[in-house]
Amino acid sequence: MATEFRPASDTDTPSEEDVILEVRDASVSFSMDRGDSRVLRDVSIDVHAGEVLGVVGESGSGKSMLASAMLDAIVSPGQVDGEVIYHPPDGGEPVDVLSLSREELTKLRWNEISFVIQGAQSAFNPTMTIGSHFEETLRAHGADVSEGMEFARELLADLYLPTEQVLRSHPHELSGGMKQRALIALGLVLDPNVVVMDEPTAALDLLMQRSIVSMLEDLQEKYDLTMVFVTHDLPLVADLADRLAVMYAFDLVELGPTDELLDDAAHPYTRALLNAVPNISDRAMDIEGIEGSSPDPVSLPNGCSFNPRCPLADGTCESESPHLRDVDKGHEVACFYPEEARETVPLLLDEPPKSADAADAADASGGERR
Ligand SMILES: Nc1ncnc2c1ncn2[C@@H]1O[C@H](COP(=O)(O)OP(=O)(O)OP(=O)(O)O)[C@@H](O)[C@H]1O
Repeated sequence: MATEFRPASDTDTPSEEDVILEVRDASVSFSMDRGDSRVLRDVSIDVHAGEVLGVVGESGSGKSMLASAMLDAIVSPGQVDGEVIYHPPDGGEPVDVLSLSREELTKLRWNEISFVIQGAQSAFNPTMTIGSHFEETLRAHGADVSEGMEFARELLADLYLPTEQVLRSHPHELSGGMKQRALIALGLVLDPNVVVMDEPTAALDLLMQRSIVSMLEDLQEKYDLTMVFVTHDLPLVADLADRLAVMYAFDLVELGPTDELLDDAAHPYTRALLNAVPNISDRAMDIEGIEGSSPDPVSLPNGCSFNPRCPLADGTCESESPHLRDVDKGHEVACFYPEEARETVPLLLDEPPKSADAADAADASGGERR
Protein backbone atom coordinates (compact mmCIF):
# COMPACT_ATOMS: atom_id res chain seq x y z
CA MET A 1 0.00 0.00 0.00
CA ALA A 2 1.36 3.39 -0.90
CA THR A 3 1.27 6.44 1.32
CA GLU A 4 -0.97 9.28 0.29
CA PHE A 5 0.63 12.26 2.02
CA ARG A 6 -0.04 15.45 0.14
CA PRO A 7 2.89 17.79 -0.60
CA ALA A 8 2.51 21.56 -0.27
CA SER A 9 2.61 22.23 -3.95
CA ASP A 10 3.15 20.37 -7.13
CA THR A 11 6.29 21.88 -8.51
CA ASP A 12 7.92 20.97 -11.76
CA THR A 13 11.34 19.43 -11.44
CA PRO A 14 13.60 22.39 -10.65
CA SER A 15 16.05 23.44 -13.31
CA GLU A 16 19.75 24.07 -12.88
CA GLU A 17 19.42 27.79 -13.67
CA ASP A 18 17.43 28.60 -10.55
CA VAL A 19 19.95 27.20 -8.07
CA ILE A 20 20.34 29.68 -5.22
CA LEU A 21 22.52 27.64 -2.90
CA GLU A 22 24.93 25.05 -4.16
CA VAL A 23 26.55 22.64 -1.74
CA ARG A 24 29.42 20.58 -3.14
CA ASP A 25 31.14 17.74 -1.28
CA ALA A 26 30.49 19.32 2.09
CA SER A 27 32.13 17.43 4.93
CA VAL A 28 32.36 18.13 8.62
CA SER A 29 34.73 16.41 10.97
CA PHE A 30 35.63 16.59 14.61
CA SER A 31 38.91 15.29 15.88
CA MET A 32 38.20 13.13 18.90
CA ASP A 33 40.34 11.07 21.27
CA ARG A 34 38.98 7.84 19.83
CA GLY A 35 39.48 8.95 16.22
CA ASP A 36 38.34 11.30 13.49
CA SER A 37 34.57 11.75 13.58
CA ARG A 38 33.11 12.59 10.16
CA VAL A 39 29.62 13.81 10.85
CA LEU A 40 28.91 15.04 7.32
CA ARG A 41 30.35 13.07 4.44
CA ASP A 42 30.78 14.72 1.05
CA VAL A 43 27.22 15.90 0.72
CA SER A 44 26.26 17.69 -2.49
CA ILE A 45 22.87 19.29 -2.96
CA ASP A 46 21.36 22.22 -4.84
CA VAL A 47 18.73 24.41 -3.25
CA HIS A 48 16.45 26.01 -5.82
CA ALA A 49 15.04 29.53 -5.62
CA GLY A 50 11.53 29.58 -4.20
CA GLU A 51 11.45 25.97 -3.05
CA VAL A 52 11.01 24.47 0.38
CA LEU A 53 13.56 21.73 0.84
CA GLY A 54 12.81 19.45 3.78
CA VAL A 55 15.84 17.69 5.29
CA VAL A 56 14.77 14.64 7.26
CA GLY A 57 16.34 11.66 9.00
CA GLU A 58 16.78 10.09 12.40
CA SER A 59 18.34 11.97 15.27
CA GLY A 60 22.10 12.22 14.85
CA SER A 61 22.10 11.61 11.09
CA GLY A 62 23.88 14.88 10.31
CA LYS A 63 20.95 17.16 9.41
CA SER A 64 22.12 20.00 11.65
CA MET A 65 25.64 19.61 10.34
CA LEU A 66 24.37 20.09 6.79
CA ALA A 67 22.31 23.14 7.79
CA SER A 68 25.22 24.67 9.69
CA ALA A 69 27.65 23.92 6.86
CA MET A 70 25.38 25.88 4.48
CA LEU A 71 26.10 28.99 6.56
CA ASP A 72 29.63 28.11 7.66
CA ALA A 73 28.25 27.92 11.17
CA ILE A 74 29.85 24.69 12.37
CA VAL A 75 30.80 25.05 16.02
CA SER A 76 34.45 24.88 16.91
CA PRO A 77 36.45 22.62 16.84
CA GLY A 78 34.45 21.16 13.93
CA GLN A 79 36.10 21.48 10.54
CA VAL A 80 34.03 22.07 7.42
CA ASP A 81 35.37 21.27 3.95
CA GLY A 82 33.94 21.41 0.46
CA GLU A 83 32.14 24.26 -1.24
CA VAL A 84 29.00 26.27 -0.56
CA ILE A 85 28.15 28.76 -3.29
CA TYR A 86 25.39 31.32 -2.91
CA HIS A 87 23.96 32.61 -6.19
CA PRO A 88 22.24 35.96 -5.54
CA PRO A 89 18.86 35.94 -7.29
CA ASP A 90 19.50 39.44 -8.68
CA GLY A 91 22.22 37.93 -10.85
CA GLY A 92 25.12 39.24 -8.75
CA GLU A 93 28.46 37.47 -8.49
CA PRO A 94 28.30 34.03 -6.86
CA VAL A 95 29.55 34.04 -3.27
CA ASP A 96 31.92 31.37 -1.99
CA VAL A 97 30.43 31.11 1.51
CA LEU A 98 33.18 29.03 3.13
CA SER A 99 35.88 31.52 2.18
CA LEU A 100 34.21 34.63 3.62
CA SER A 101 35.70 36.60 6.49
CA ARG A 102 33.73 36.67 9.75
CA GLU A 103 32.46 40.15 8.93
CA GLU A 104 31.34 39.19 5.40
CA LEU A 105 29.71 36.09 6.76
CA THR A 106 27.70 38.01 9.37
CA LYS A 107 26.43 40.28 6.63
CA LEU A 108 25.51 37.39 4.36
CA ARG A 109 23.83 35.49 7.17
CA TRP A 110 21.22 38.07 7.99
CA ASN A 111 20.76 39.86 4.70
CA GLU A 112 20.87 36.99 2.24
CA ILE A 113 20.62 33.69 4.09
CA SER A 114 19.19 33.66 7.55
CA PHE A 115 19.45 30.87 10.08
CA VAL A 116 16.62 30.08 12.49
CA ILE A 117 17.52 27.50 15.08
CA GLN A 118 15.58 25.65 17.71
CA GLY A 119 15.59 26.90 21.28
CA ALA A 120 14.26 30.45 21.19
CA GLN A 121 14.77 30.41 24.96
CA SER A 122 18.50 30.87 24.62
CA ALA A 123 18.51 32.94 21.42
CA PHE A 124 17.04 36.03 23.10
CA ASN A 125 18.85 38.13 25.67
CA PRO A 126 16.64 37.92 28.80
CA THR A 127 17.40 41.52 29.79
CA MET A 128 16.18 43.03 26.50
CA THR A 129 12.66 43.43 25.14
CA ILE A 130 11.78 41.64 21.92
CA GLY A 131 11.47 45.06 20.25
CA SER A 132 15.05 45.93 21.22
CA HIS A 133 16.28 42.74 19.58
CA PHE A 134 14.68 43.83 16.31
CA GLU A 135 16.04 47.39 16.59
CA GLU A 136 19.53 46.21 17.47
CA THR A 137 19.59 43.78 14.55
CA LEU A 138 18.43 46.44 12.10
CA ARG A 139 20.96 48.95 13.42
CA ALA A 140 23.83 46.44 13.36
CA HIS A 141 23.19 45.85 9.67
CA GLY A 142 22.84 49.51 8.75
CA ALA A 143 19.14 49.14 7.90
CA ASP A 144 16.59 51.92 8.28
CA VAL A 145 15.21 51.24 11.77
CA SER A 146 11.75 52.76 11.39
CA GLU A 147 11.17 51.06 8.04
CA GLY A 148 12.57 47.82 9.46
CA MET A 149 10.31 48.02 12.50
CA GLU A 150 7.33 48.46 10.24
CA PHE A 151 8.33 45.26 8.47
CA ALA A 152 8.89 43.57 11.85
CA ARG A 153 5.29 44.43 12.81
CA GLU A 154 4.04 42.97 9.56
CA LEU A 155 6.01 39.76 10.12
CA LEU A 156 4.77 39.41 13.69
CA ALA A 157 1.21 39.90 12.49
CA ASP A 158 1.81 37.30 9.75
CA LEU A 159 2.76 34.95 12.56
CA TYR A 160 -0.48 35.73 14.41
CA LEU A 161 1.24 37.50 17.28
CA PRO A 162 -0.18 40.52 19.14
CA THR A 163 2.43 42.85 17.68
CA GLU A 164 2.77 45.69 20.19
CA GLN A 165 2.50 43.43 23.22
CA VAL A 166 5.25 41.17 21.87
CA LEU A 167 7.57 44.05 21.01
CA ARG A 168 7.18 45.46 24.56
CA SER A 169 7.72 42.09 26.25
CA HIS A 170 10.83 40.52 27.67
CA PRO A 171 11.41 36.95 26.47
CA HIS A 172 10.27 35.37 29.77
CA GLU A 173 6.88 37.07 29.43
CA LEU A 174 6.07 35.08 26.27
CA SER A 175 5.07 31.45 25.86
CA GLY A 176 7.45 29.10 24.03
CA GLY A 177 5.35 29.25 20.86
CA MET A 178 5.23 33.03 20.87
CA LYS A 179 8.97 33.28 21.45
CA GLN A 180 9.74 30.86 18.65
CA ARG A 181 7.52 32.83 16.26
CA ALA A 182 9.19 36.08 17.35
CA LEU A 183 12.54 34.44 16.59
CA ILE A 184 11.33 33.46 13.12
CA ALA A 185 10.20 37.06 12.51
CA LEU A 186 13.62 38.30 13.68
CA GLY A 187 15.30 35.94 11.23
CA LEU A 188 13.26 37.44 8.41
CA VAL A 189 13.43 41.12 9.33
CA LEU A 190 16.31 41.88 6.97
CA ASP A 191 14.33 40.31 4.15
CA PRO A 192 16.71 37.43 3.33
CA ASN A 193 16.30 35.37 0.18
CA VAL A 194 16.96 32.05 1.86
CA VAL A 195 16.04 30.92 5.33
CA VAL A 196 17.59 27.81 6.83
CA MET A 197 15.51 26.48 9.72
CA ASP A 198 16.96 23.84 12.00
CA GLU A 199 14.17 22.12 13.97
CA PRO A 200 12.48 25.51 14.44
CA THR A 201 9.55 24.01 16.32
CA ALA A 202 11.28 21.20 18.20
CA ALA A 203 10.51 22.23 21.77
CA LEU A 204 6.83 22.98 21.16
CA ASP A 205 3.70 20.90 21.50
CA LEU A 206 2.30 19.11 18.48
CA LEU A 207 -0.50 21.56 17.72
CA MET A 208 1.79 24.58 17.95
CA GLN A 209 4.32 22.87 15.68
CA ARG A 210 1.68 22.21 13.03
CA SER A 211 0.31 25.68 13.42
CA ILE A 212 3.74 27.30 12.94
CA VAL A 213 4.39 25.17 9.88
CA SER A 214 1.15 26.35 8.29
CA MET A 215 2.15 29.96 9.04
CA LEU A 216 5.55 29.31 7.44
CA GLU A 217 3.78 28.03 4.37
CA ASP A 218 1.94 31.36 4.09
CA LEU A 219 5.11 33.36 4.78
CA GLN A 220 7.02 31.44 2.16
CA GLU A 221 4.43 32.27 -0.46
CA LYS A 222 3.95 35.88 0.57
CA TYR A 223 7.67 36.74 0.60
CA ASP A 224 8.76 34.27 -2.07
CA LEU A 225 11.24 32.71 0.31
CA THR A 226 13.54 29.82 -0.35
CA MET A 227 13.44 27.60 2.69
CA VAL A 228 15.53 24.73 3.99
CA PHE A 229 13.60 23.08 6.80
CA VAL A 230 15.46 20.54 8.91
CA THR A 231 13.47 18.14 11.05
CA HIS A 232 13.44 14.59 12.37
CA ASP A 233 9.64 14.75 12.07
CA LEU A 234 8.81 13.72 8.53
CA PRO A 235 5.04 14.34 8.67
CA LEU A 236 5.66 17.83 10.02
CA VAL A 237 7.44 18.85 6.84
CA ALA A 238 5.45 16.71 4.38
CA ASP A 239 2.83 19.38 3.74
CA LEU A 240 5.37 22.18 3.51
CA ALA A 241 8.24 20.79 1.45
CA ASP A 242 8.43 20.68 -2.33
CA ARG A 243 11.37 18.28 -2.13
CA LEU A 244 12.71 16.02 0.57
CA ALA A 245 16.34 15.20 1.26
CA VAL A 246 16.74 12.11 3.41
CA MET A 247 19.90 11.74 5.48
CA TYR A 248 21.30 8.59 6.97
CA ALA A 249 24.65 8.22 8.69
CA PHE A 250 25.89 11.72 7.79
CA ASP A 251 25.14 11.31 4.11
CA LEU A 252 22.32 12.03 1.71
CA VAL A 253 20.60 8.77 0.75
CA GLU A 254 17.56 9.97 -1.18
CA LEU A 255 16.40 13.21 -2.74
CA GLY A 256 13.29 13.95 -4.71
CA PRO A 257 9.89 15.60 -5.00
CA THR A 258 7.93 15.17 -1.78
CA ASP A 259 4.94 13.42 -3.33
CA GLU A 260 7.16 10.92 -5.10
CA LEU A 261 9.22 10.18 -2.01
CA LEU A 262 6.14 9.66 0.10
CA ASP A 263 4.41 7.48 -2.43
CA ASP A 264 7.30 5.63 -3.96
CA ALA A 265 10.49 6.02 -1.94
CA ALA A 266 13.32 4.00 -3.43
CA HIS A 267 15.71 3.69 -0.50
CA PRO A 268 14.99 0.96 2.06
CA TYR A 269 15.85 3.47 4.80
CA THR A 270 13.35 6.05 3.55
CA ARG A 271 10.70 3.34 3.35
CA ALA A 272 11.53 2.26 6.90
CA LEU A 273 11.38 5.88 8.03
CA LEU A 274 7.93 6.26 6.49
CA ASN A 275 6.78 3.09 8.21
CA ALA A 276 8.01 4.46 11.53
CA VAL A 277 5.71 7.48 11.27
CA PRO A 278 2.85 7.36 13.75
CA ASN A 279 -0.55 8.26 12.35
CA ILE A 280 -2.31 10.19 15.09
CA SER A 281 -5.70 9.52 13.55
CA ASP A 282 -5.45 5.75 13.76
CA ARG A 283 -4.48 4.16 17.04
CA ALA A 284 -4.71 0.66 15.66
CA MET A 285 -2.34 1.14 12.76
CA ASP A 286 0.91 -0.72 12.28
CA ILE A 287 4.04 1.21 13.10
CA GLU A 288 7.35 -0.43 12.49
CA GLY A 289 10.33 1.01 14.26
CA ILE A 290 13.60 0.76 12.36
CA GLU A 291 15.53 -2.18 13.70
CA GLY A 292 19.09 -1.64 14.86
CA SER A 293 20.76 1.64 15.59
CA SER A 294 22.46 4.34 13.58
CA PRO A 295 26.20 3.94 13.15
CA ASP A 296 28.89 5.63 15.15
CA PRO A 297 30.61 8.33 13.05
CA VAL A 298 34.01 7.10 14.22
CA SER A 299 33.48 3.54 13.00
CA LEU A 300 31.10 3.39 10.07
CA PRO A 301 30.34 0.01 8.53
CA ASN A 302 32.10 -0.86 5.28
CA GLY A 303 30.13 -0.39 2.09
CA CYS A 304 26.66 1.08 2.40
CA SER A 305 26.24 2.52 5.91
CA PHE A 306 22.70 1.18 6.08
CA ASN A 307 23.71 -2.41 5.25
CA PRO A 308 23.65 -3.78 8.84
CA ARG A 309 19.99 -2.69 9.15
CA CYS A 310 18.88 -3.34 5.59
CA PRO A 311 16.73 -6.36 4.65
CA LEU A 312 18.14 -6.29 1.12
CA ALA A 313 21.85 -6.10 1.94
CA ASP A 314 24.18 -8.50 0.15
CA GLY A 315 27.90 -8.77 -0.48
CA THR A 316 27.93 -5.73 -2.77
CA CYS A 317 26.30 -3.57 -0.08
CA GLU A 318 28.84 -4.78 2.48
CA SER A 319 31.83 -3.86 0.35
CA GLU A 320 30.84 -0.94 -1.91
CA SER A 321 29.37 2.49 -1.16
CA PRO A 322 26.40 3.40 -3.33
CA HIS A 323 26.36 6.92 -4.75
CA LEU A 324 23.28 8.96 -5.51
CA ARG A 325 21.89 8.13 -8.93
CA ASP A 326 18.67 8.90 -10.76
CA VAL A 327 15.75 6.54 -10.33
CA ASP A 328 13.23 8.93 -11.86
CA LYS A 329 13.43 12.48 -13.15
CA GLY A 330 14.65 14.67 -10.28
CA HIS A 331 14.62 11.68 -7.92
CA GLU A 332 17.96 10.29 -6.80
CA VAL A 333 18.79 7.45 -4.48
CA ALA A 334 21.98 5.99 -3.03
CA CYS A 335 21.11 2.30 -3.10
CA PHE A 336 22.15 -0.60 -5.32
CA TYR A 337 18.64 -2.06 -5.27
CA PRO A 338 15.99 0.68 -5.52
CA GLU A 339 13.53 -1.39 -7.53
CA GLU A 340 13.84 -4.32 -5.14
CA ALA A 341 13.31 -1.93 -2.22
CA ARG A 342 10.08 -0.70 -3.79
CA GLU A 343 8.93 -4.26 -4.39
CA THR A 344 9.94 -5.91 -1.15
CA VAL A 345 9.66 -3.22 1.55
CA PRO A 346 5.95 -2.41 1.63
CA LEU A 347 4.78 0.97 2.85
CA LEU A 348 2.37 0.46 5.71
CA LEU A 349 0.56 3.77 5.83
CA ASP A 350 -2.23 4.58 3.47
CA GLU A 351 -3.36 7.71 5.27
CA PRO A 352 -1.23 10.79 5.77
CA PRO A 353 -0.61 12.06 9.29
CA LYS A 354 -3.22 14.76 9.79
CA SER A 355 -0.88 17.71 9.95
CA ALA A 356 -3.22 20.08 8.12
CA ASP A 357 -6.12 19.06 10.35
CA ALA A 358 -3.98 19.53 13.41
CA ALA A 359 -3.16 23.06 12.31
CA ASP A 360 -6.85 23.74 11.86
CA ALA A 361 -7.45 22.38 15.33
CA ALA A 362 -4.81 24.76 16.66
CA ASP A 363 -6.57 27.64 14.93
CA ALA A 364 -9.83 26.62 16.48
CA SER A 365 -8.30 26.27 19.94
CA GLY A 366 -7.71 30.02 20.32
CA GLY A 367 -7.15 32.92 17.97
CA GLU A 368 -3.94 34.03 19.63
CA ARG A 369 -2.26 30.63 19.13
CA ARG A 370 -0.07 30.96 22.23
N1 LIG B 1 30.42 19.31 18.93
C1 LIG B 1 30.41 18.07 18.46
N2 LIG B 1 31.52 17.28 18.53
C2 LIG B 1 31.52 16.02 18.04
N3 LIG B 1 30.45 15.43 17.47
C3 LIG B 1 29.33 16.16 17.37
C4 LIG B 1 29.24 17.50 17.85
N4 LIG B 1 27.99 17.96 17.63
C5 LIG B 1 27.32 16.94 17.04
N5 LIG B 1 28.13 15.87 16.88
C6 LIG B 1 27.77 14.58 16.26
O1 LIG B 1 27.48 14.81 14.91
C7 LIG B 1 26.53 13.88 14.47
C8 LIG B 1 25.48 14.61 13.65
O2 LIG B 1 24.81 15.51 14.51
P1 LIG B 1 23.64 16.43 14.01
O3 LIG B 1 23.35 17.40 15.12
O4 LIG B 1 23.94 16.99 12.69
O5 LIG B 1 22.43 15.39 13.89
P2 LIG B 1 20.93 15.67 13.54
O6 LIG B 1 20.58 14.78 12.42
O7 LIG B 1 20.72 17.13 13.35
O8 LIG B 1 20.22 15.15 14.85
P3 LIG B 1 19.18 15.87 15.81
O9 LIG B 1 17.86 15.76 15.13
O10 LIG B 1 19.26 15.03 17.04
O11 LIG B 1 19.67 17.27 16.02
C9 LIG B 1 25.98 13.17 15.69
O12 LIG B 1 26.57 11.89 15.74
C10 LIG B 1 26.47 14.01 16.83
O13 LIG B 1 26.72 13.21 17.96
